[in-house]
Order: sequence, then C-alpha cells, then structure tokens
Amino acid sequence: MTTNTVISANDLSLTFETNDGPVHALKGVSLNIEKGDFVSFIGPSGCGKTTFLRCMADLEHPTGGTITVNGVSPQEARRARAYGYVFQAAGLYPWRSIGGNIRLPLEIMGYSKAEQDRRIKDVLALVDLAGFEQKFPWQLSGGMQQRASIARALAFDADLLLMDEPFGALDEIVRDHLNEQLLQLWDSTHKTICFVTHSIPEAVYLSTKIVVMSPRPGRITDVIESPLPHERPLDIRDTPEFIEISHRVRDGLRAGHGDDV
Ligand SMILES: Nc1ncnc2c1ncn2[C@@H]1O[C@H](COP(=O)(O)OP(=O)(O)OP(=O)(O)O)[C@@H](O)[C@H]1O
Repeated sequence: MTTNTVISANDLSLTFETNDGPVHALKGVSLNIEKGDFVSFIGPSGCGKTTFLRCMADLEHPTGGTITVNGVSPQEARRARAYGYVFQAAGLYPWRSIGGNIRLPLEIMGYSKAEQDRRIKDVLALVDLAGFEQKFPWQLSGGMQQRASIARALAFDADLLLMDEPFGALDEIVRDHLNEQLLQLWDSTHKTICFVTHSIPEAVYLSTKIVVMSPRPGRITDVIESPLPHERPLDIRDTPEFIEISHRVRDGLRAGHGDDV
C-alpha cells in the first residue's frame, strides 16, 4: 500500500446468513487500487461484484479481513464523502428536473444556493448535458438519464467513482458512445473509477486493470493490467492487443465457471 492507494482490500470476506444457510458472497478477496486507476470487475451473476463495491461504499460490512478507502475505514470515507455512486438504473426522481435531481444531495449537504448552481452547471457540461437542467427525466433518453445520474454522482467532486453496471440496460450504440464519453471524463478529471460490468469488450475498452471474479464463493481469479494506451478510439477493439486481452478475460471467466459454460 502506498500514499496513492485508494482501495486496499486484504483477505476480505462477506458471508450473508440466510434462511437457506450461509451465502459466501466474498471470500479471501485481496486487491489494491491506485489513484487514477480505471478498474473493471467482471464475472458471472452472483460472484460478489456488487457486494465488493458496496463494501467500499460502507453499504455492506465485511465479516472477515480488512478494507480501507483512502487509507481510512469505509465508514470514515463515507462520512468524508469520498465517493460518488452510480447505480444500474438512473434512479432519478421523476418529479424533479434534471437540475433538481443533481441539486438534492447538494441541498442536503448544505451547499449555498450559488455553489449548488455552479456545480450543477459544471457537472452537466462534463456529461455533455449543458442546457438540460430544466428538463424532466421523462423528457430524456435512457442514455441521457444515465449521464444525468453520473452528473449527480460527480456533483460533490469526490475523487472516487463507484459505478455498478451503469450502462447494462442500454443498447450497444448508446453504450459505445457513453463508454467513449466516460473515458474522456476519466481522462479530464483524473478520478479513480471502479466499474462493474458483464461485458468483456466494455471491460477491456475502459480499464487500466480488469478484475475477473468467480462465484461460490465470490473470489478474484485474475487481475489483468491492461497494456493498451491511454488514448483509445473505439476501433482499438479490432486490434490484436485488444483481442488478446479479451481472450484472457474470457479464459478467466471460463476457469472460474467450472463446467457451467
Ligand atoms: N442482502 C443479501 N442477503 C443475502 N444474500 C445476498 C445479499 N446480497 C447479495 N447476496 C448474495 O450474495 C451473492 C453475491 O451477490 P452480488 O449481488 O454481489 O453479485 P453480483 O456479482 O453483483 O451479481 P450480478 O452480476 O447479478 O449483479 C449472491 O449469491 C447474492 O444472492
């Protein structure tokens, strides 16, 4: 662990006690994430991707091992508003405008009206939604709504962005576009991003580090440091390097899946 380490998980485990017996959502997970990393978590349903993200966010409490966020406990990090969280569904309040949705957490946190206005303007520009402040969620496409929810997560300017399958429900063209925009945003803001996905091309396109997970119990089976350059046009996906990393991810997923594939 260095001064640049944002997430440090050490032998992390989380077992849910259910009526059907214990569910080992995470077992023996160790991982360091450094400042400015773009880390994707990929693995079959139930391998603990969301649970791991929720541990970082202090929304779940590990039953074994340790995890720190910016060198402190997840609880302290949450209180210091160390992260923004983007969920699979945009989750915007339909009765509030886009600006009103972004404003809500800022109001709760006690920012002045002028500061709220400034931040709303800034984050809408960052996600390419300048001018949409007065619109209501239903007036926006699915991709635009998801961008608005990213803007909301960016509004308090946390260095860490936790994204749980944010583009999973969108069609491929929209998703490609949002992937490009997200990379630009990451490049211009230097944030650390943890990103859950089921898509191999999405993971390989976006990440500096790809974490492959497997279920029963949820554990890490491979961590791939991407050799791809920082600058990534969409057609990088046709290059031999890209295809080679994709194969390695696929092999990792197969290995973790046993005979299920
Ligand atoms: N609150 C809970 N109580 C009991 N079991 C839970 C709870 N939350 C998650 N689980 C179980 O823990 C395991 C890991 O779930 P998790 O949602 O982290 O997986 P995931 O990899 O994110 O799955 P998906 O890709 O489907 O979102 C699953 O078996 C799930 O059913």
